[in-house]
Amino acid sequence: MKAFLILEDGHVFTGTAIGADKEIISEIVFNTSMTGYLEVLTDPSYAGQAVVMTYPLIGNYGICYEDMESKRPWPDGYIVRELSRMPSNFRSQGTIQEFLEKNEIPGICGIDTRALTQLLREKGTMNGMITRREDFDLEEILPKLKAYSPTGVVMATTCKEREVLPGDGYKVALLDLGAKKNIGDSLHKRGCEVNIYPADTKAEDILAANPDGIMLSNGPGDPKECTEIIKEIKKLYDSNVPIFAICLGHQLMALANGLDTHKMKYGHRGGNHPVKDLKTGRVYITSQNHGYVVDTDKLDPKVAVPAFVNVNDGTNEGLSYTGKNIFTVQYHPEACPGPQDSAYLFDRFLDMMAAGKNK
Ligand SMILES: NC(=O)CC[C@H](N)C(=O)O
Repeated sequence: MKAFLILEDGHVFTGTAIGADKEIISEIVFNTSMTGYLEVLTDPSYAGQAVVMTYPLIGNYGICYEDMESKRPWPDGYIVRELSRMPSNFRSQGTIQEFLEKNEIPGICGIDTRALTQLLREKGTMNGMITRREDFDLEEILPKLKAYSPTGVVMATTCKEREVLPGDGYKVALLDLGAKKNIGDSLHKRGCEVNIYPADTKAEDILAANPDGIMLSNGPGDPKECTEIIKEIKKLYDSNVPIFAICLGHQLMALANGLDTHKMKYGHRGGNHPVKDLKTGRVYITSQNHGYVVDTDKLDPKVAVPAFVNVNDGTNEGLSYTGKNIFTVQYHPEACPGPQDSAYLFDRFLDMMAAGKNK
Protein backbone atom coordinates (compact mmCIF):
# COMPACT_ATOMS: atom_id res chain seq x y z
CA MET A 1 0.00 0.00 0.00
CA LYS A 2 1.17 3.54 -0.81
CA ALA A 3 2.06 6.08 1.85
CA PHE A 4 3.00 9.75 1.60
CA LEU A 5 5.33 11.96 3.57
CA ILE A 6 4.22 15.58 3.17
CA LEU A 7 6.58 18.31 4.41
CA GLU A 8 5.51 21.76 5.52
CA ASP A 9 7.33 23.33 2.54
CA GLY A 10 5.05 21.37 0.18
CA HIS A 11 7.46 18.55 -0.76
CA VAL A 12 5.72 15.18 -1.07
CA PHE A 13 7.59 11.83 -0.94
CA THR A 14 5.71 8.77 -2.16
CA GLY A 15 6.63 5.39 -0.70
CA THR A 16 5.20 2.24 0.82
CA ALA A 17 3.24 2.16 4.06
CA ILE A 18 4.82 0.39 7.03
CA GLY A 19 3.74 0.03 10.66
CA ALA A 20 0.28 1.05 11.83
CA ASP A 21 -2.54 2.38 9.65
CA LYS A 22 -2.68 5.85 11.16
CA GLU A 23 -2.16 9.42 10.00
CA ILE A 24 0.24 11.61 11.99
CA ILE A 25 1.66 15.13 12.03
CA SER A 26 5.06 15.46 13.65
CA GLU A 27 8.46 17.13 13.58
CA ILE A 28 10.69 15.28 11.09
CA VAL A 29 14.25 14.72 12.31
CA PHE A 30 17.04 12.53 10.96
CA ASN A 31 19.38 10.14 12.76
CA THR A 32 22.66 9.02 11.15
CA SER A 33 23.38 5.96 13.36
CA MET A 34 24.22 2.88 11.32
CA THR A 35 23.04 0.46 14.02
CA GLY A 36 20.98 0.70 17.20
CA TYR A 37 17.62 1.36 15.54
CA LEU A 38 15.73 -0.21 18.47
CA GLU A 39 17.52 2.01 20.99
CA VAL A 40 16.63 5.02 18.82
CA LEU A 41 12.99 3.94 18.59
CA THR A 42 12.73 3.48 22.37
CA ASP A 43 14.61 6.68 23.35
CA PRO A 44 11.91 8.86 25.00
CA SER A 45 13.62 12.01 23.68
CA TYR A 46 11.96 11.29 20.30
CA ALA A 47 8.45 11.83 21.70
CA GLY A 48 6.71 14.37 19.47
CA GLN A 49 9.01 13.66 16.51
CA ALA A 50 9.11 11.29 13.52
CA VAL A 51 12.55 9.85 12.80
CA VAL A 52 14.24 9.37 9.45
CA MET A 53 17.03 6.80 9.60
CA THR A 54 19.72 7.77 7.07
CA TYR A 55 21.30 4.30 7.08
CA PRO A 56 19.62 2.67 4.06
CA LEU A 57 18.76 -0.78 5.49
CA ILE A 58 16.97 -0.92 8.82
CA GLY A 59 15.77 -3.93 10.81
CA ASN A 60 18.16 -6.62 9.54
CA TYR A 61 19.04 -7.92 13.02
CA GLY A 62 15.42 -7.80 14.19
CA ILE A 63 13.96 -6.67 17.50
CA CYS A 64 15.68 -7.82 20.71
CA TYR A 65 13.43 -6.64 23.56
CA GLU A 66 16.33 -6.67 26.02
CA ASP A 67 17.90 -3.77 24.08
CA MET A 68 14.99 -1.38 24.61
CA GLU A 69 15.86 1.96 26.22
CA SER A 70 12.38 2.37 27.74
CA LYS A 71 9.15 0.42 27.95
CA ARG A 72 7.91 1.38 24.50
CA PRO A 73 8.84 3.18 21.27
CA TRP A 74 8.18 6.96 21.29
CA PRO A 75 8.44 8.50 17.81
CA ASP A 76 5.14 9.47 16.19
CA GLY A 77 6.37 8.01 12.90
CA TYR A 78 9.23 6.09 11.30
CA ILE A 79 10.85 6.80 7.93
CA VAL A 80 13.34 4.46 6.25
CA ARG A 81 14.77 3.67 2.84
CA GLU A 82 14.49 -0.12 3.05
CA LEU A 83 12.93 -2.14 5.84
CA SER A 84 14.29 -5.64 6.34
CA ARG A 85 11.46 -8.17 6.08
CA MET A 86 13.49 -11.17 7.19
CA PRO A 87 15.77 -10.36 10.13
CA SER A 88 18.66 -12.74 10.72
CA ASN A 89 19.98 -12.85 14.28
CA PHE A 90 19.87 -15.54 16.97
CA ARG A 91 18.65 -12.92 19.48
CA SER A 92 15.83 -11.59 17.31
CA GLN A 93 12.32 -11.82 18.73
CA GLY A 94 10.43 -10.07 15.94
CA THR A 95 10.43 -7.62 13.05
CA ILE A 96 10.21 -3.83 13.03
CA GLN A 97 6.98 -4.12 11.05
CA GLU A 98 5.32 -6.10 13.87
CA PHE A 99 6.84 -3.84 16.52
CA LEU A 100 5.56 -0.63 14.87
CA GLU A 101 2.13 -2.12 14.24
CA LYS A 102 1.75 -3.38 17.81
CA ASN A 103 2.73 0.03 19.17
CA GLU A 104 0.50 1.97 16.75
CA ILE A 105 3.31 3.80 15.01
CA PRO A 106 2.88 4.48 11.29
CA GLY A 107 5.77 4.78 8.89
CA ILE A 108 6.91 4.96 5.32
CA CYS A 109 9.65 3.09 3.47
CA GLY A 110 11.02 3.10 -0.05
CA ILE A 111 11.56 6.86 -0.23
CA ASP A 112 14.84 8.61 -1.06
CA THR A 113 15.96 9.27 2.53
CA ARG A 114 19.17 10.86 1.26
CA ALA A 115 17.23 13.54 -0.66
CA LEU A 116 14.95 14.03 2.36
CA THR A 117 17.91 14.47 4.71
CA GLN A 118 19.61 16.94 2.34
CA LEU A 119 16.40 18.95 2.34
CA LEU A 120 16.22 18.96 6.16
CA ARG A 121 19.87 20.01 6.35
CA GLU A 122 19.40 22.85 3.86
CA LYS A 123 16.08 24.18 5.13
CA GLY A 124 16.30 23.02 8.75
CA THR A 125 14.03 20.69 10.68
CA MET A 126 10.48 20.72 9.27
CA ASN A 127 7.15 19.37 10.33
CA GLY A 128 5.46 16.75 8.20
CA MET A 129 2.60 14.32 7.83
CA ILE A 130 2.63 10.59 7.15
CA THR A 131 -0.61 9.47 5.53
CA ARG A 132 -2.01 6.65 3.38
CA ARG A 133 -4.74 8.93 1.97
CA GLU A 134 -4.21 9.36 -1.78
CA ASP A 135 -6.68 12.24 -2.02
CA PHE A 136 -4.91 14.58 0.39
CA ASP A 137 -5.39 18.30 -0.08
CA LEU A 138 -2.11 20.22 0.31
CA GLU A 139 -3.87 23.53 0.83
CA GLU A 140 -5.73 22.12 3.79
CA ILE A 141 -2.76 20.22 5.24
CA LEU A 142 0.14 22.71 5.01
CA PRO A 143 -1.22 25.24 7.56
CA LYS A 144 -1.77 22.35 10.02
CA LEU A 145 1.82 21.18 9.52
CA LYS A 146 3.18 24.69 10.11
CA ALA A 147 1.14 25.04 13.31
CA TYR A 148 2.38 21.79 14.90
CA SER A 149 4.70 21.89 17.90
CA PRO A 150 5.29 19.08 20.40
CA THR A 151 4.04 19.97 23.90
CA GLY A 152 3.70 18.17 27.23
CA VAL A 153 6.16 15.50 26.12
CA VAL A 154 8.25 15.31 29.32
CA MET A 155 5.20 14.46 31.45
CA ALA A 156 4.09 11.95 28.78
CA THR A 157 7.38 10.05 28.99
CA THR A 158 8.42 10.24 32.68
CA CYS A 159 7.68 7.40 35.13
CA LYS A 160 4.40 7.67 37.03
CA GLU A 161 5.82 6.79 40.44
CA ARG A 162 9.17 6.39 42.14
CA GLU A 163 11.14 3.31 41.14
CA VAL A 164 14.26 1.92 42.81
CA LEU A 165 17.25 -0.02 41.47
CA PRO A 166 18.74 -1.41 44.70
CA GLY A 167 22.48 -1.16 45.43
CA ASP A 168 24.93 -0.93 48.33
CA GLY A 169 26.92 2.02 46.99
CA TYR A 170 26.15 5.70 46.59
CA LYS A 171 22.53 6.73 46.81
CA VAL A 172 21.60 8.55 43.60
CA ALA A 173 18.39 10.44 42.89
CA LEU A 174 17.65 10.20 39.16
CA LEU A 175 15.15 12.79 37.96
CA ASP A 176 13.40 11.05 35.05
CA LEU A 177 12.68 13.69 32.41
CA GLY A 178 12.09 10.92 29.84
CA ALA A 179 15.17 8.92 30.77
CA LYS A 180 16.90 6.29 28.71
CA LYS A 181 17.26 3.06 30.66
CA ASN A 182 21.02 2.92 30.37
CA ILE A 183 21.48 6.05 32.50
CA GLY A 184 20.04 4.28 35.57
CA ASP A 185 21.73 1.02 34.54
CA SER A 186 25.15 2.71 34.21
CA LEU A 187 24.89 3.91 37.83
CA HIS A 188 23.38 0.65 39.08
CA LYS A 189 26.22 -1.30 37.43
CA ARG A 190 28.61 0.83 39.48
CA GLY A 191 26.91 -0.29 42.69
CA CYS A 192 24.68 2.76 43.20
CA GLU A 193 21.21 2.64 44.69
CA VAL A 194 19.26 4.48 42.02
CA ASN A 195 16.02 6.18 43.07
CA ILE A 196 14.13 7.19 39.95
CA TYR A 197 11.73 10.12 40.46
CA PRO A 198 8.91 11.37 38.20
CA ALA A 199 9.75 14.68 36.48
CA ASP A 200 7.28 16.68 38.59
CA THR A 201 8.82 15.67 41.95
CA LYS A 202 9.54 18.62 44.24
CA ALA A 203 13.20 19.33 45.05
CA GLU A 204 12.33 19.13 48.77
CA ASP A 205 11.15 15.52 48.36
CA ILE A 206 14.32 14.54 46.50
CA LEU A 207 16.58 16.23 49.06
CA ALA A 208 14.64 14.81 52.05
CA ALA A 209 15.86 11.32 51.04
CA ASN A 210 19.44 12.57 51.51
CA PRO A 211 20.97 11.45 48.19
CA ASP A 212 24.77 11.36 47.71
CA GLY A 213 24.27 12.65 44.18
CA ILE A 214 21.57 13.79 41.76
CA MET A 215 21.35 12.75 38.11
CA LEU A 216 19.22 14.76 35.66
CA SER A 217 18.28 12.72 32.60
CA ASN A 218 17.72 13.30 28.91
CA GLY A 219 14.20 14.01 27.69
CA PRO A 220 12.01 15.24 24.83
CA GLY A 221 10.80 18.66 23.69
CA ASP A 222 11.79 22.29 24.06
CA PRO A 223 13.67 22.79 27.36
CA LYS A 224 12.05 26.22 27.83
CA GLU A 225 8.66 24.51 28.16
CA CYS A 226 9.72 22.94 31.47
CA THR A 227 9.23 26.08 33.59
CA GLU A 228 8.14 24.30 36.80
CA ILE A 229 10.91 21.69 36.59
CA ILE A 230 13.50 24.45 36.06
CA LYS A 231 12.45 26.05 39.38
CA GLU A 232 12.97 22.75 41.21
CA ILE A 233 16.34 22.23 39.51
CA LYS A 234 17.44 25.64 40.78
CA LYS A 235 16.73 24.42 44.32
CA LEU A 236 18.76 21.26 43.63
CA TYR A 237 21.60 23.51 42.39
CA ASP A 238 21.46 25.46 45.66
CA SER A 239 21.59 22.26 47.76
CA ASN A 240 25.30 21.53 47.22
CA VAL A 241 24.59 17.85 46.47
CA PRO A 242 26.83 16.72 43.52
CA ILE A 243 24.89 16.81 40.24
CA PHE A 244 25.53 15.21 36.84
CA ALA A 245 23.14 16.02 33.99
CA ILE A 246 22.70 14.70 30.46
CA CYS A 247 21.13 16.43 27.43
CA LEU A 248 17.72 17.85 28.51
CA GLY A 249 19.00 17.82 32.12
CA HIS A 250 22.04 19.84 30.97
CA GLN A 251 19.78 22.35 29.19
CA LEU A 252 17.46 22.71 32.21
CA MET A 253 20.37 23.27 34.62
CA ALA A 254 21.61 26.02 32.27
CA LEU A 255 18.15 27.66 32.11
CA ALA A 256 17.88 27.42 35.92
CA ASN A 257 21.03 29.52 36.11
CA GLY A 258 19.95 32.29 33.78
CA LEU A 259 21.53 30.93 30.58
CA ASP A 260 19.56 30.65 27.36
CA THR A 261 18.92 27.84 24.85
CA HIS A 262 17.98 27.97 21.19
CA LYS A 263 16.72 25.55 18.57
CA MET A 264 19.41 24.35 16.18
CA LYS A 265 18.87 24.29 12.44
CA TYR A 266 18.67 20.49 12.23
CA GLY A 267 20.20 19.24 15.49
CA HIS A 268 22.65 16.44 16.21
CA ARG A 269 21.31 12.88 16.07
CA GLY A 270 23.68 10.02 15.47
CA GLY A 271 26.53 7.92 16.75
CA ASN A 272 29.66 9.72 15.56
CA HIS A 273 29.65 13.32 16.78
CA PRO A 274 33.15 14.49 17.75
CA VAL A 275 33.32 16.34 21.06
CA LYS A 276 36.43 18.02 22.47
CA ASP A 277 37.27 18.08 26.17
CA LEU A 278 38.48 21.66 26.58
CA LYS A 279 40.69 20.76 29.54
CA THR A 280 42.71 17.98 27.91
CA GLY A 281 42.19 18.72 24.19
CA ARG A 282 41.15 15.10 23.72
CA VAL A 283 38.36 14.38 21.25
CA TYR A 284 35.70 11.75 21.96
CA ILE A 285 33.29 10.25 19.44
CA THR A 286 29.86 10.53 21.02
CA SER A 287 26.26 9.47 20.71
CA GLN A 288 23.88 12.41 20.32
CA ASN A 289 20.21 13.25 20.06
CA HIS A 290 19.27 16.86 20.52
CA GLY A 291 17.63 19.72 18.66
CA TYR A 292 18.29 22.49 21.19
CA VAL A 293 21.58 23.82 22.53
CA VAL A 294 22.78 26.06 25.37
CA ASP A 295 24.07 29.51 24.32
CA THR A 296 27.48 30.17 25.81
CA ASP A 297 28.51 33.43 24.06
CA LYS A 298 27.57 35.54 27.09
CA LEU A 299 28.45 32.90 29.68
CA ASP A 300 29.60 34.40 32.97
CA PRO A 301 32.57 32.33 34.24
CA LYS A 302 31.34 33.02 37.78
CA VAL A 303 28.36 30.77 36.91
CA ALA A 304 29.91 28.10 34.68
CA VAL A 305 32.62 27.47 32.11
CA PRO A 306 32.37 25.44 28.89
CA ALA A 307 33.88 21.98 29.42
CA PHE A 308 33.18 20.35 26.04
CA VAL A 309 32.62 21.68 22.54
CA ASN A 310 31.37 20.08 19.31
CA VAL A 311 34.24 19.83 16.81
CA ASN A 312 31.95 20.02 13.75
CA ASP A 313 30.03 23.21 14.51
CA GLY A 314 31.54 24.70 17.68
CA THR A 315 28.32 24.39 19.71
CA ASN A 316 28.48 23.80 23.45
CA GLU A 317 28.60 20.16 24.57
CA GLY A 318 29.06 20.52 28.31
CA LEU A 319 29.43 22.88 31.26
CA SER A 320 31.27 22.82 34.53
CA TYR A 321 29.59 24.93 37.23
CA THR A 322 31.94 27.26 39.08
CA GLY A 323 32.38 26.55 42.79
CA LYS A 324 29.94 23.63 42.56
CA ASN A 325 30.16 19.86 42.25
CA ILE A 326 28.06 20.06 39.10
CA PHE A 327 28.93 19.08 35.54
CA THR A 328 26.56 18.61 32.64
CA VAL A 329 26.86 17.27 29.09
CA GLN A 330 24.79 17.73 25.95
CA TYR A 331 25.69 14.29 24.54
CA HIS A 332 25.06 10.73 25.74
CA PRO A 333 27.70 8.99 27.89
CA GLU A 334 25.16 6.18 28.36
CA ALA A 335 25.46 5.50 24.59
CA CYS A 336 22.80 2.93 23.53
CA PRO A 337 23.06 3.40 20.67
CA GLY A 338 26.55 4.59 19.90
CA PRO A 339 30.11 4.60 21.19
CA GLN A 340 30.79 3.97 24.86
CA ASP A 341 33.91 6.18 24.97
CA SER A 342 32.27 8.65 27.37
CA ALA A 343 31.13 6.10 29.99
CA TYR A 344 34.02 7.36 32.17
CA LEU A 345 31.82 10.37 32.99
CA PHE A 346 29.74 8.12 35.27
CA ASP A 347 32.97 7.25 37.12
CA ARG A 348 33.71 10.96 37.40
CA PHE A 349 30.26 11.43 38.96
CA LEU A 350 31.05 8.64 41.47
CA ASP A 351 34.35 10.40 42.33
CA MET A 352 32.39 13.60 42.90
CA MET A 353 30.01 11.81 45.26
CA ALA A 354 33.02 10.29 47.10
CA ALA A 355 34.53 13.77 47.53
CA GLY A 356 31.17 15.04 48.80
CA LYS A 357 30.98 12.23 51.37
CA ASN A 358 34.50 12.84 52.67
CA LYS A 359 33.79 16.49 53.40
N1 LIG B 1 18.11 13.77 24.26
C1 LIG B 1 17.69 14.85 24.89
O1 LIG B 1 17.66 14.96 26.13
C2 LIG B 1 17.15 15.96 24.02
C3 LIG B 1 16.93 17.28 24.73
C4 LIG B 1 15.98 18.21 23.99
N2 LIG B 1 14.67 17.63 23.88
C5 LIG B 1 16.55 18.54 22.63
O2 LIG B 1 16.04 18.12 21.63
O3 LIG B 1 17.53 19.25 22.53
